[in-house]
Amino acid sequence: MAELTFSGLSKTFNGAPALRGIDATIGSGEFVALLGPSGCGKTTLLRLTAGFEAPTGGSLSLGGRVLADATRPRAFVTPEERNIGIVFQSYALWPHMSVARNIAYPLEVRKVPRAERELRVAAAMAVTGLTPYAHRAPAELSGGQRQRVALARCLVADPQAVLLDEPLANLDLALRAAMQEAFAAFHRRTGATMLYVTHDQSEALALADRVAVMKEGVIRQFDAPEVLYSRPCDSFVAGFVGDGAVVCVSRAGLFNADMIRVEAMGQQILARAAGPQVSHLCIRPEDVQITPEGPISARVSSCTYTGGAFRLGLETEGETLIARSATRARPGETLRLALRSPWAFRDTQSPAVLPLREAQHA
Ligand SMILES: Nc1ncnc2c1ncn2[C@@H]1O[C@H](COP(=O)(O)OP(=O)(O)OP(=O)(O)O)[C@@H](O)[C@H]1O
Repeated sequence: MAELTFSGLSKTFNGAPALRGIDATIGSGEFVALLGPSGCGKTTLLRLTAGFEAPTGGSLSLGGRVLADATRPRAFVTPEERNIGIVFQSYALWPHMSVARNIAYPLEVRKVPRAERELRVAAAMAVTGLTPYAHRAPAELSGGQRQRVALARCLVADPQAVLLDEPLANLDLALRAAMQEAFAAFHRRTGATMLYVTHDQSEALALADRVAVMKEGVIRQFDAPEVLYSRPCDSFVAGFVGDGAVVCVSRAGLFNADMIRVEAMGQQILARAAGPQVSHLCIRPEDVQITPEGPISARVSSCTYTGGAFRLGLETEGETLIARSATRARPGETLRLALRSPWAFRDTQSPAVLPLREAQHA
């Protein structure tokens, strides 16, 4: 397995930029998800890595070997020479071949001797739980089993990195959950460097060591799932990843080493922050406490049962907050709220707000 590096990687289609200078390193054996809205450039980054496209700017390398460099077109390494495995959404299996034969196919093409081929196919089937289905045709398998054949076929070639392009998009919800576990187990057992494209955030957060959140051809934040959730760097990431609300801050000042005091929604609120230069708050459901002593008044606009708790939509001071409640609330009912350490950040598009002077001496 090997480290995958993007340096200033750009791609333009007919003058329209799809990727704008991607700089990122995916560690050897790391599982990284590319997450973002439709058209943000996820598939383009995967296709450049696979070698189906050439970059218009920058370079990419795998295990220290340059695979493409826009300034040196002759350095371009073709897809067959890259030693990268790819798993597509549409499994791309040979319908007339058995499971075992489909998995063996990349080794047949490479003229690997039969005895070694059989050993490697048996190992790949064992890792993906396909041993009992070795002699079936793809048409006799479920969607999840077919996707595991595609995974085993990619694994058998012993690639340095594995690219997965929305591999679960065609499966129903229950099967997706089971396959997520299969992918996680596959990753634990093989230690493969994996780049996984999805626009399903729960899938990205559940599976990946780190998630690159993309928008308009740029990586906006590249962090562990729990960091993306609890410390988003801008309004886009705060709104795109996880549930909750993003609200404007009018003033801010230091409180102590870890906390700042901000003015938002007509209240002074203690918030977590990287520093006093902030412009917005990200308020997650667990930051909202429903308590009779709370300083904020809110009207219930919606109440949905989500299994184990109710998800409440709450209108306050022109903002919509999301809260979780153990008990049902009636739409139209008024509740009192307190906010517990929401995250404050400075949005890339916004100037930092004015200082809250008295807070600095609190
Ligand atoms: N071959 C192409 N020719 C012209 N434009 C392209 C081509 N491939 C991609 N694009 C454009 O590049 C941008 C990024 O597309 P890309 O497919 O990488 O997005 P994506 O994030 O994978 O989206 P989705 O989630 O919908 O698959 C889009 O504006 C798209 O229209």
